[in-house]
Amino acid sequence: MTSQDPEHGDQTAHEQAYVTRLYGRLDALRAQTRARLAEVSHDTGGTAQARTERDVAFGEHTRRLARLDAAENRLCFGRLDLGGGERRYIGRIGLWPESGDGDPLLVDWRAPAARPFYVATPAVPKDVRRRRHILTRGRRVVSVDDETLGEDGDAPAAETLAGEAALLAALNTGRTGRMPDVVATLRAEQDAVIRSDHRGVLVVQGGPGTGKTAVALHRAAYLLYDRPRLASQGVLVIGPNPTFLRYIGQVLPGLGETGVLSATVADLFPGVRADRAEPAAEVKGRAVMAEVLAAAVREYQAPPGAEVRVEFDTETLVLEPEVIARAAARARASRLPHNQARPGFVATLVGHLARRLAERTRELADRIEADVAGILAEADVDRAVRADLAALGLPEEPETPRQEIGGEDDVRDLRRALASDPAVRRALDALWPALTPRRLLEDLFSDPRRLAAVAPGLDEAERASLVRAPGGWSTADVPLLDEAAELLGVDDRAERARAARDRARRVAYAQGVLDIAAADDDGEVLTAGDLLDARRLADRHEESGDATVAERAAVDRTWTFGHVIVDEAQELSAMAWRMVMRRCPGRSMTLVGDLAQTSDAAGATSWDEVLRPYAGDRWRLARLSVNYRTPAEIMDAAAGLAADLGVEAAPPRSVRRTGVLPWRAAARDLPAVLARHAAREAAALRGGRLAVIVPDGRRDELVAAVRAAVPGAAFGADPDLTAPVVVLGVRQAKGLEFDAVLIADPAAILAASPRGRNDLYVAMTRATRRLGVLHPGPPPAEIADAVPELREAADDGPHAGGAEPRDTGQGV
Ligand SMILES: Nc1ncnc2c1ncn2[C@@H]1O[C@H](COP(=O)(O)OP(=O)(O)OP(=O)(O)O)[C@@H](O)[C@H]1O
Repeated sequence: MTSQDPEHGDQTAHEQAYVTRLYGRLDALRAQTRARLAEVSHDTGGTAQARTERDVAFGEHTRRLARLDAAENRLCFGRLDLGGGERRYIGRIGLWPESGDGDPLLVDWRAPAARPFYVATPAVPKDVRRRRHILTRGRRVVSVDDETLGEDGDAPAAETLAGEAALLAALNTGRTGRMPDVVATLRAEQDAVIRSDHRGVLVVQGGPGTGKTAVALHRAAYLLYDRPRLASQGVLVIGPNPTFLRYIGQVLPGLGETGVLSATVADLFPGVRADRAEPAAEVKGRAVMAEVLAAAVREYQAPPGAEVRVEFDTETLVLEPEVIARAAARARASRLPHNQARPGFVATLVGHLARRLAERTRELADRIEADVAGILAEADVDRAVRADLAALGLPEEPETPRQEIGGEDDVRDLRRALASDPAVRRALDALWPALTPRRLLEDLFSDPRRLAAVAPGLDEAERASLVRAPGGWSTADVPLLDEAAELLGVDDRAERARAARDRARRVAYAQGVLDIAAADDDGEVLTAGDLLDARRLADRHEESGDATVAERAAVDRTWTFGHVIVDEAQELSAMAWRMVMRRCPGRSMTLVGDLAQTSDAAGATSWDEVLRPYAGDRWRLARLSVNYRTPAEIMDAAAGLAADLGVEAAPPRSVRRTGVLPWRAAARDLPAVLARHAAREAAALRGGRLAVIVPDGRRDELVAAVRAAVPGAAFGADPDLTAPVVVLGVRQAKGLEFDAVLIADPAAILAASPRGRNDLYVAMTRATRRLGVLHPGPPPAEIADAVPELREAADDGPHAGGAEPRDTGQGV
């Protein structure tokens, strides 16, 4: 119930006074934190311990200031009036009176005391008499929206949305190209997922627009609040592409959490840039590739089957096949990764060669000794010497002990000499070479013979699809490189150092960009960046010891996170899951996705199939069932595409109707008609965002047409989503949303991939208000009846505004 009563003005003024007080407290805390930060920043020198303590304090104050800065926007958004007369204000952070005593001025939305704000209903009021949404702009209270709950309340019907006005206001706001947080209007079913105390894998399945991404990010913020140790272990958020990561990039900082690492699957192997096109992504994503790689490694360990000759000094030493086989079997029995088992293998064979050499030396020495003894015996030298000594009256000399030739000391010396001999090392290297993940994969994919030997589980065509010339990596290669690194046990210290340097350079570059941005700022809000000069900032990033958890984790392939969130989780291949699971051995994970939206041919069709190998049946499924993005008119038109995907992916119920139906129109000359519609939709935007979604195969041609009509339209591999109009390939649109969407050539989208239906479903569910579909040929059966045709022929020129079919349906 929105407060439309005469008291409404008073209530707004009342809340304004309180909100002003909260901002006063926030300002005081910021000033205090800035002063402390300035103190530690300017304090230099002292003992090593003092410097370490200062660094820790510096990190803490910086994070605190970032948190306080982030709370500026919509600091307070709600109030609860409870049974005993208690009143709680709910906001982004907790604030206490300066004295530190008494009740909080503001309750952090994540605290248990804030929970009734999200979950109290007329049926279960949880002691809440009144729930008030407070809408602010800047520091000004714009309106209040009250719901009365509890026994004497003016209770709304059970189906009515609690806090409806605040929610609908949020949903009806024009998009900006950046995802907002929804902390002020979280729904009860979302809150339950966010606060779930499940410690294992939590899967959140929900149709388009059900707030899965929002829930995942708010859960990350909640867990960091609820489990303080998590900050030092790190939280990883995996998203489908860099454009998406930028789209969601403000949500966590807006909630005061800056220490979370965001990455795509392609980013998870430090030092590799995955920008190569990949025709064999589906094959490379299959679980069988783990066996293929293991077999490829074993190939390098296989004994040659013939003797190996090793030149050493003036000798030619021979390693018999069975000797090599025994050494290899012993090394493999150690169960160490290939490179770590290698020293054992080398030591066994060097030892063998050393003993051989020592034996030879001993045999030679024995032979010489026997020969000399024979000659001496023949001449009976001993007797002659004894007679001479007796004649001279001298005693017989005691026999001096002989040094043992070819004994243990000799063996040790020989080992050393052999191990450092280049020819010996070369010979042993060939038998068990030191390998890098890159070399393993490059060797494998450039050699059809090797592939045939190690990948019997693939058919000939599949193997042929893997063959390629070395040079560059694709996203599908990244999990394979990671798997290879596990099998090989790579010493990747050098690689890590290089990646750390690269990252420091990028951070310095980003700082430069920030400086330029700051120059354009009105400069009213002093941020942490203002207190750091660029050199100090660069220095801080150069010293790895000073890097944040997220920075250290980003360059360390073996980092294990305290919690991992995967968005669009349905897109990960089996091989990608293996990699992600290695990053989270504790299996504290939140996976959000929608099986009806799987685009990737290697992606998932069943959560149980994906998770059983890692979590058995100890994973939990939560469902989100309400679509907040897509109006019912559009959702009804798209639902048929998801209809045969089974109950796990049933389409969600839309939270609102807008009265505007989606439309379709024939467009024989697609570029021309698309350009006209794009220009028209762009003109009607009034501050919102339009996406033109095109089949990948026609991207260049249609981008050119749209840009000719709307010159500023963004496009490309990583387009600027804050531009009013953006042209996207269908896969790029995943996870994003726009006020209006135009889809070009749905038949081509359907035909382009085995998951074409899912792609079209994703494209159709991106709009918050308007959807138009232009088809050059007959409309595909999937939308022919579901999407009404425009009354006028689109080919004949721009149609007049208001020509779309309209719906008179009321809200759901
Ligand atoms: N409780 C809420 N209050 C206000 N807006 C919400 C709420 N929940 C979701 N939304 C909005 O609904 C839209 C869809 O949310 P989100 O992108 O998280 O959905 P999704 O389930 O990840 O969608 P998809 O699978 O289609 O990518 C976003 O604009 C989000 O801000």
